[in-house]
Amino acid sequence: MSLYPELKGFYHLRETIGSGGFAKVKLAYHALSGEKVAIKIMDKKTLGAELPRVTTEIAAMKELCHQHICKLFQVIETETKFFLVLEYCPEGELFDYIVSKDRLDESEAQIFFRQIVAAVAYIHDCGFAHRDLKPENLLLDEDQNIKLIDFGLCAKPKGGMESLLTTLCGSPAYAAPELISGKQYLGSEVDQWSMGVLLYALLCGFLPFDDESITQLYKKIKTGSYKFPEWLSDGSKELISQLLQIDPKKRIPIAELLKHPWLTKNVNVPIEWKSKYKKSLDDDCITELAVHYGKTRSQMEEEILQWKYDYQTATYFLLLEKKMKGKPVRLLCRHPARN
Ligand SMILES: O=C(Nc1ccc2c(c1)CCNCC2)c1ccc(-c2cn[nH]c2)cc1OCc1ccccc1
Repeated sequence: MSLYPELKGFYHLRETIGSGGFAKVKLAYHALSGEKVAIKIMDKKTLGAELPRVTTEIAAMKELCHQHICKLFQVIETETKFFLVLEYCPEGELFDYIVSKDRLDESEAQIFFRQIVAAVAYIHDCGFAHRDLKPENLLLDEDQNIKLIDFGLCAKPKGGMESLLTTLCGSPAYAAPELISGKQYLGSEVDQWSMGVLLYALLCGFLPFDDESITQLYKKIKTGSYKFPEWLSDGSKELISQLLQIDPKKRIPIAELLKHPWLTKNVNVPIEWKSKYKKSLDDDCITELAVHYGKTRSQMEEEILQWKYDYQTATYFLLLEKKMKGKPVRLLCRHPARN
């Protein structure tokens, strides 16, 4: 008897690949395309007060479609559970990768950080602030590309990215001074600070601000007291210090960051931060879906454009994934679905 009857026939469940506080992540195969996915399973009772984080995360992920953001394919909600069908990221957390290598050399850190800046520039352009940027929330796909996750704390300020927030959230070691002082802050500016902490962690293998006592930690953050290890280059120290500015207005804005010399050296092109996903629907995917479901192309387009994040949405996105990976845009069975 299947433990999750809601998935039966649609996904073939495999091993649990991670279980955190409120969620269990299982590897699965999407039956129609054969593609691997990760399914994040959350029990509403266990979530309790955290339940709003899930609705925030789902709403945000439905609006975000980017090569460096973990894609949401389908949402299944029952009276007791949420199932989020997500992009498969088999190289795990960036955090574990840094730990496994002690610290990254400049060229590798630059590659990762360019992708992180692209993802953050995109979510800010969409009007979101992540507010919990840290290596645990950066996964790696099979090609070691960065995939940003966990939009449970993200904010989409009503009055746009220029309006102030007050909620204290995120992980202390990555939190900006104005955030831990309980002052009003701009989401984009706290993300800039967190990126500074992230870049430091990539290049050093440890955190700029760390202390067993939370009050000592807060003091170090508020006074911006951190040291550079001797192996850091002048370029990387200069960039980190431009992000770890106590005064949020002095932090380097994202637009400057995209063409910062340390991020463009040896690459000589500014960071392409815009989404590589086209706005319009992909014809090959629509055709394959229409054949499978025995519908006309225009009927299929109309259904997909409702973005219901049901099994059809997931099948569309996974066909698109196949196409982007140079695989044939084919479903495993082509006969029209028996209703
Ligand atoms: O596909 C995901 N994870 C994942 C898949 C396969 C493998 C690994 C990891 C590493 C462990 N060895 C087995 C290979 C995967 C995808 C999305 C999300 C996700 C998206 N929003 N929220 C969560 C979480 C995911 O995982 C969490 C995780 C599990 C074990 C360790 C590291 C990370």
